[in-house]
Amino acid sequence: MRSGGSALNPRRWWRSAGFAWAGIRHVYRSQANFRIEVWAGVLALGAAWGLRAPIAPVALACALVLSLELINSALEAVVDLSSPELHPLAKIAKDAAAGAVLLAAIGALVVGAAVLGPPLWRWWRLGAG
Ligand SMILES: Nc1ncnc2c1ncn2[C@@H]1O[C@H](COP(=O)(O)OP(=O)(O)OP(=O)(O)O)[C@@H](O)[C@H]1O
Repeated sequence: MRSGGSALNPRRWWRSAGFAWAGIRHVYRSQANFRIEVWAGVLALGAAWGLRAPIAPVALACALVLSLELINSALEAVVDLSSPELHPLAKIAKDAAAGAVLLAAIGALVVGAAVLGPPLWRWWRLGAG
């Protein structure tokens, strides 16, 4: 439901942010994959901070994976609503959205390895030697 008014109206902005937060909470509660991705992201950001590695690429990779997982959940809900019966197009929609999450997760692993790998290796060698 849409209502009129300026997008710069703070009360309206808070209301929209509340709806967005409710969506994130729902997906966090209902999707185990999203919970794993959230905590993997927290771990990666903590590691970047602790190792004094660049945080921005890690944060961007985490945001991409989590955002696509949210869109994947939204699309699953829309497909289940519009096509409760099995349908080849419903399968294409769900599988393509899941593929987007998978690609982003692989990209995030590459970013994590490239950004955190070298400082982690130095830290480990210092500890070992
Ligand atoms: N309405 C449908 N019509 C055809 N295929 C479907 C439909 N719903 C799901 N599928 C397919 O069945 C397989 C499993 O779907 P499901 O939604 O259980 O996937 P999942 O990855 O286990 O999702 P979830 O996040 O709910 O655990 C996928 O290949 C999906 O595309």
